[in-house]
Amino acid sequence: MLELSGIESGYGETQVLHGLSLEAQQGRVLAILGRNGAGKSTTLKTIMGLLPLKSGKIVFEGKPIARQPYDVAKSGIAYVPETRDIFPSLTVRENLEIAAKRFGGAAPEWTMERVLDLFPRLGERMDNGGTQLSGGEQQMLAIARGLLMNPRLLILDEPTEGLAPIIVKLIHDKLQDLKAAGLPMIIVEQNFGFATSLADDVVVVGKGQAVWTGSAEEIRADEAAQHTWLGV
Ligand SMILES: Nc1ncnc2c1ncn2[C@@H]1O[C@H](COP(=O)(O)OP(=O)(O)OP(=O)(O)O)[C@@H](O)[C@H]1O
Repeated sequence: MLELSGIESGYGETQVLHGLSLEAQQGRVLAILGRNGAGKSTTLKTIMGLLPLKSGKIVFEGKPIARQPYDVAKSGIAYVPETRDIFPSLTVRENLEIAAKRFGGAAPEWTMERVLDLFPRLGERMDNGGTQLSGGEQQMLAIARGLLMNPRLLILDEPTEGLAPIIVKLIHDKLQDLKAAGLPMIIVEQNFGFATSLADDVVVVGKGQAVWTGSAEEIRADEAAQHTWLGV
């Protein structure tokens, strides 16, 4: 459903992606793995129109992807960045309402009620400000906000970063629920176990290119690939 072919991108004069290709398929979860600085976050930012596409093609559901972040979101891709980017001066309720209002549509699949069913903890924090939340609650809010955009593809950058093991497990279970509900996802993760237990497919990025492609099962069984590409 999302296909990147030969993409080149980076920051100003610094080129980070050198002809990267990958494909995320309908109804499946793709994990993008790789060492620090390999270009994983840069790939996501390029998909989302936050970095210019210098060369190559990105096709979403058969059409070239929009190049402005708002238009990419409108086209059906929700992005939960590493920084989570919730509005710190707004309450949980306000953070959620903004997404619902902007992207909800007439008969949204995801309503406030449905996201609070998924994350009851947020229901207990509705009137708290963004800064009063724990890291785990902020991550839940960032995912909930993404869902209220009613995406056909959900993209997450390092959802477990900085979280305690018990919260990592909770986020894992919630993403598993979303997968079971058929929502396609792309997940960038440093946590190999987390990523490969959720994902169907895996792409390893090294120096701005796809260096390994296969199933999650294959990479879990391939210690040589783990060692070469991930330093596991
Ligand atoms: N804002 C920026 N300006 C210039 N260079 C950057 C910027 N952000 C990242 N880079 C560089 O781009 C390269 C790829 O970074 P990227 O964030 O995509 O890596 P990553 O694979 O996501 O790894 P990490 O897990 O460390 O985030 C790195 O060499 C990094 O130093």
